[in-house]
Amino acid sequence: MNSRTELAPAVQSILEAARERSGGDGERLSVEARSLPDALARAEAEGRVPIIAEVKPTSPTADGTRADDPVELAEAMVEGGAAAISVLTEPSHFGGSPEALARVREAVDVPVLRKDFVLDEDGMDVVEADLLLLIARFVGVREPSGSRASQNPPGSDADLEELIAAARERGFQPLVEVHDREELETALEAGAEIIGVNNRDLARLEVDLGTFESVGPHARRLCRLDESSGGTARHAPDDVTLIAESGVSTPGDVRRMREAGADALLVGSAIMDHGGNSDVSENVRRLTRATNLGGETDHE
Ligand SMILES: O=C(O)c1ccccc1NCC(=O)[C@H](O)[C@H](O)COP(=O)(O)O
Repeated sequence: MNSRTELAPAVQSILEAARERSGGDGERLSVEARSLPDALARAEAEGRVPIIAEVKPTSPTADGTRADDPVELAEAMVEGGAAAISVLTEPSHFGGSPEALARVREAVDVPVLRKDFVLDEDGMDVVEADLLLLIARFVGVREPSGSRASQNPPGSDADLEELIAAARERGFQPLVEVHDREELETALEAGAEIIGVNNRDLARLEVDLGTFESVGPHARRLCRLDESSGGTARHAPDDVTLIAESGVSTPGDVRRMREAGADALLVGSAIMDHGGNSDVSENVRRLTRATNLGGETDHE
């Protein structure tokens, strides 16, 4: 076991549940996605920090459960200035459902991310969404020879490049989540254009904003390197949309992630306020205004 293979018991349980869940009804989905980069640019143009606000009823690290109607939560988040919405659809550890996401997407006009643990192509054909999460740690990679890499996670039949292609064929924008520089390089090689760097480690579930500070700027460097080598040294896009995920709770955290190069921030717990039931609209607004606050402290 090392920090890359060690998984917290809650994460192992989430993965087992994901393997047991069936995919869709066999019909391949075809989605007309709302563009995330466009939504982020709109927020920027209107002077808001681009926040992807997460409808997250509960989680293994949450203080409790928030049973509010997901549509009311999502509408309030958009009213507070959220550029996009993320909906947890995992049922047994996060209290989510594909039905909740379908209702949310019907009700709001911003892009909606399906946040779940999709391990294969079948798992994609469950519900329409604008973005689909793929977690690099949980899917395999292929050797240059075409054979499956020996370090692939047990039980993963699919490989990241194939899953990215399969998601795009359905019309989804794949958001590839990474936890370190090695996974980032794998994601770029596999053709990811939207990358989420998760500050929550999967071994202890602790959050450290230093993760994004280490991985985010490395992504920009690799893209520049590729451009200056005429695209021959490695396959990286000209640029990527970089999202800082997890552990962001104060305007100071927002500023810190933006200074490290985050195009957007994915925030769940601080907005949902599981223990306190505060106004999610106001919680989003406070974060979208973070860079306009001048000398304001984190204790407002
Ligand atoms: O949030 C958890 O407790 C958790 C535990 C185990 C695996 C994943 C988990 N969270 C998934 C996420 O990525 C977050 O919901 C998302 O990034 C928002 O994080 P936060 O703002 O810290 O709620």
